[in-house]
Amino acid sequence: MSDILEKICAVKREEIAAAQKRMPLADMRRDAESRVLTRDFIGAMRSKLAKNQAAVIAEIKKASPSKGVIRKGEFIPADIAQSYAEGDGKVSAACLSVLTDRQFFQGQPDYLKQARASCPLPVLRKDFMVDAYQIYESRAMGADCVLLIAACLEDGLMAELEQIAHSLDMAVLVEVHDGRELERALKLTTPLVGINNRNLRTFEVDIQTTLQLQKEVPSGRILVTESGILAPADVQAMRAAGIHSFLVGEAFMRADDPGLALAQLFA
Ligand SMILES: O=C(O)c1ccccc1NCC(=O)[C@H](O)[C@H](O)COP(=O)(O)O
Repeated sequence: MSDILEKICAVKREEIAAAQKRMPLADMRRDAESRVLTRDFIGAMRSKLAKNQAAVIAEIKKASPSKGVIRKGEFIPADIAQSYAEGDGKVSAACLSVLTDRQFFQGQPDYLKQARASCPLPVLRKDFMVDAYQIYESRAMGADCVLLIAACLEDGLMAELEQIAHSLDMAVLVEVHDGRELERALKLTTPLVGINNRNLRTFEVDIQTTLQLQKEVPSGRILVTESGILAPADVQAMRAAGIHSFLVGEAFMRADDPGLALAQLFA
């Protein structure tokens, strides 16, 4: 595992230990299980794809380890979420991704709650899952989908976290960056497979990562290309290769109107 990932995952373990003192696992689990009615994340993606539209997971992200503060000035997750849900009236997001990590991304769980309350879109909790506690916590805060990063998880734990997410009616986006991780990720049952174009060891971004790995992804899965989609040429390169699902943050977060930026990028 890379230094930064090790550091992030170590911080996550500290946060979980502290959270469990405030709310023990049994109570968090009860809270999660009492939340009914998730929004259908995979259904929302499939619905866009069925209409030959791009299925865009639009990210709400204030800052990141590689870029520092990305969205300067006001940061109002509810407004950003609404803007993504509306787009330009024709082109809009399928789903949201909300960073909830405080230390490295300046996010917070309340951002997810505020974003979800302000629009009808299903929401991915974008954070670093290393323990079952966080899956229950994600559901308790309202998430409809969780991210499992293969680089952070060994096979047994990854499968266990997927099983817990599914038992809570949440979708799973499993994320990989290379062939070995992809092979491991395909042991999961989730149809949502993200290929991150960002190397989390070096922060180098190269959209060829998706284009080179895509042939290894079985046709029954929904391949989501993640990171570094900044310009219409990037979208065209993906769509020409038959990739129609995207996770995009920075390109929208730097725009005054994120939803309009989405509509322009995917026009
Ligand atoms: O973005 C980072 O610096 C980063 C560092 C370490 C782990 C994860 C990181 N980013 C998370 C993401 O994968 C992106 O937020 C997401 O794919 C959107 O990427 P972009 O469109 O390039 O903002």
